[in-house]
Amino acid sequence: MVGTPFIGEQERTYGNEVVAWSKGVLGNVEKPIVISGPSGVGKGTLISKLMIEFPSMFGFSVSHTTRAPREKEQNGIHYHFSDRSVMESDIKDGKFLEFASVHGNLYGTSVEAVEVVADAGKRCILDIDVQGARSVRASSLDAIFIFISPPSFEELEKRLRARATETEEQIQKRLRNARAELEQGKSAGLFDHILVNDDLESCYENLKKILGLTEGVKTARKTYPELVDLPMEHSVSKIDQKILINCGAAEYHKASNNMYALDLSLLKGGSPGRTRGLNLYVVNPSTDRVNGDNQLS
Ligand SMILES: Nc1nc2c(ncn2[C@@H]2O[C@H](COP(=O)(O)OP(=O)(O)O)[C@@H](O)[C@H]2O)c(=O)[nH]1
Ligand SMILES: Nc1ncnc2c1ncn2[C@@H]1O[C@H](COP(=O)(O)OP(=O)(O)O)[C@@H](O)[C@H]1O
Repeated sequence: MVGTPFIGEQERTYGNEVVAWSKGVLGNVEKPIVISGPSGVGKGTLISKLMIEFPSMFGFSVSHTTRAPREKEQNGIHYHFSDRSVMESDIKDGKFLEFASVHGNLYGTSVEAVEVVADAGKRCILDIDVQGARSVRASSLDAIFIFISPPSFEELEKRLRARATETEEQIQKRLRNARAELEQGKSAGLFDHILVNDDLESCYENLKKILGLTEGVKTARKTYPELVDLPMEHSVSKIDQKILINCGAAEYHKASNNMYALDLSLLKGGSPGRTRGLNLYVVNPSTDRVNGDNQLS
């Protein structure tokens, strides 16, 4: 199906057709979150609860798919609904981070879908199947992998039917695939966390705990200044890939907005034909680290 030199090499090495493949993306925001689980388990419901409660913190990676839109789905918001030929050609051109064939349709995460979220300074959430999770796990994208499991197979079937978005034939296909997905969800080393979505509210609370979303986190976000008015007196230093501009060394422990960081690391990477921006943010000396070890104080 896909024929780049890289894919050809992988097919020769493994002696198999390549059906899922992943390309790495660089970024410095908090780790993306990969959410997988069988159809009807409640992935979309949990993700939308997160996005509603923390609108400025999370961004959804809008996948491409060849499946037809459901009644309430909007192009560009829930999915980029695509022609198979266009999607296959974009995959060949290296525009996808990963892709997989799921329930008879092609689904994929474009490099751009993840970058758009990272460039907005938000933490990316990917709702992808287990094959996609495996591809991302094998890529350079360092993510947290969460598998959502139903309390029972019967309950999964009940939810899928109650959602009433698929034909009987499609429901049967999703249920057949669910058995395999539930098995694969247990694969050693693939998922960091398995959450059982029995009671929705308890499951959501557990999801927030995994993501470190305790009370008060909503307000503890970095601020992104649009314009920085530098005073005559300021000093500039460089640590790793960050340029630090200190506008008042003597007082910077008291005021939180007189030290800025220009992060150069995002200048590399990015999808073909797209340049990523320079990240500028206000440093909070009591909480921010400029590299893995050094506290800024
Ligand atoms: N690999 C991969 N899977 C995806 C992607 N987007 C969605 N999926 C998965 O495709 C499956 C079917 O999704 P969908 O048609 O929306 O149906 P639903 O799971 O019943 O809501 C789900 O397991 C999704 O997690 C993607 O970009 N890549
Ligand atoms: N914990 C839960 N208990 C009962 N129903 C749920 C629960 N979580 C989700 N649902 C319902 O199950 C159906 C499938 O959920 P959805 O989020 O669309 O699943 P997925 O995105 O995994 O396919 C929806 O109608 C949703 O309202």
